[in-house]
Amino acid sequence: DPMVGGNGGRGGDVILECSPTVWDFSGLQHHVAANKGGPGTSKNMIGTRGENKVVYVPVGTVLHLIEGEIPTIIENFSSTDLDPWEIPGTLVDDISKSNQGSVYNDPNVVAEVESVLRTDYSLAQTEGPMEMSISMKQTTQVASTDALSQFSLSYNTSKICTKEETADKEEIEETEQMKYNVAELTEQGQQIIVARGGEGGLGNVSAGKFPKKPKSMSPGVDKDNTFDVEVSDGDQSSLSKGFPGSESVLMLELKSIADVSLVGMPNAGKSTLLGAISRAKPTVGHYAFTTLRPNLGNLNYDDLSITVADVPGLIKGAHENRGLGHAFLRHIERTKVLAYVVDLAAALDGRKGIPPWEQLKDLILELEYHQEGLSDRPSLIVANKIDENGTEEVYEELKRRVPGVPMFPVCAVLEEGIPELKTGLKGLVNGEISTRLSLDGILLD
Ligand SMILES: Nc1nc2c(ncn2[C@@H]2O[C@H](COP(=O)(O)OP(=O)(O)OP(=O)(O)O)[C@@H](O)[C@H]2O)c(=O)[nH]1
Ligand SMILES: [Mg+2]
Repeated sequence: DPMVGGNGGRGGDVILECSPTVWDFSGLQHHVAANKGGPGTSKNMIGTRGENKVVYVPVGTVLHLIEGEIPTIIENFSSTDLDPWEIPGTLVDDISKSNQGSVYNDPNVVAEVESVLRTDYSLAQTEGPMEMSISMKQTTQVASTDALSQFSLSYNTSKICTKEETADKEEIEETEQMKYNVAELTEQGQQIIVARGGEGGLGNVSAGKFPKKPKSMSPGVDKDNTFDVEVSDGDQSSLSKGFPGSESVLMLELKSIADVSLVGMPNAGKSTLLGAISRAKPTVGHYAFTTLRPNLGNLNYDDLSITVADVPGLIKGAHENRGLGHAFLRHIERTKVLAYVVDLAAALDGRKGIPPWEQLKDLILELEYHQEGLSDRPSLIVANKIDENGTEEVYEELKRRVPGVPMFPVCAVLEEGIPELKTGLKGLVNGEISTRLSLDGILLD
């Protein structure tokens, strides 16, 4: 019976999903548009729903809305068991290969991301290609904005979504209707639909009836207008066509994960120190790479609370992803101040380590190789293991070689020197201390 026709399927949604394996969004603008619903058919069946498009964003992503609206929020919708910290070397770089649509700012991987995203567009019975254009601009929150990187991905962009959002930060700030903090993605697997797929077109069983207002239309648009929009589109047979998906323009921003990062070589005593200054109980080991994922601890003062992150140890070549390289370094990008933790005893008694001033040099170099200016933030030095024989002299030499940077001799295991260090950390975070540690500031042989 030609009079019994099914409705077209609803178009796929565009969804942001929180993933711990994505690190690099610092601020970016997205123009997202979901695809159109499928056309109504003359067959007695309902069209298949379009496939959703998932864009992975880092933990701590805050969403600001520049235009449009956010259709719905689903909490912890999917829970993939991704944990990059468990397996060194399987960070973001591997994600796209495992068919996750992550997007990040390394221009070398754009092509890869693009191909991954394309596989998501197998749309059945929805009309036309999925449309989506993303453009992003990094505006680093904590560091300088020199390293702005920008790229865009476009897929069969058609009439619904043809404009590319490349507005400056300034323009965004001027936008009056911008809604700040509409959502925050804090946990792995959390999802937010940022653009809803269009409703499917009506099948010809409904022909002659007035189309009901699709959900994706913004409130305030009445039936007549909806109809007019379709008609003025030059399309008289709109009754059986799919309806456009919603669009929104978003600004994503990354919250910093901690105020202070404990930066040091493996085995320097960072985890022990975090346990000494806070109630955190991180695992401590007498071997390198005990810490595989960041541990966070809170320091509470009368008038201030500080989050300190104990992160994996940094070794030479970390910027080339040696050790837990990239994971560690990306983490540092998101903290405001640095506490360099050195092991005073590392080079004593024929031990294999290097003296603390060289530890500092290597640490700074790795930070800078990874991202220029990364070490250029308020810093202090924690000289750990002062309890070991012979470290007094090393400490004196360290003070001589690195003048002008606040230095705190401590014994993390016995919790000695901790109150002084806590005062120093407070000063660092509230801005009383703003000294930086640079290579020029270290007297090397
Ligand atoms: N003598 C002495 N040993 C310490 C001190 N602090 C830490 N240690 C020891 O140093 C070793 C390493 O400590 P961790 O806290 O695990 O070091 P880490 O910097 O977190 O190491 P990674 O997680 O591998 O980067 C452990 O055997 C600790 O007991 C200290 O103040 N004095
Ligand atoms: Mg550790």
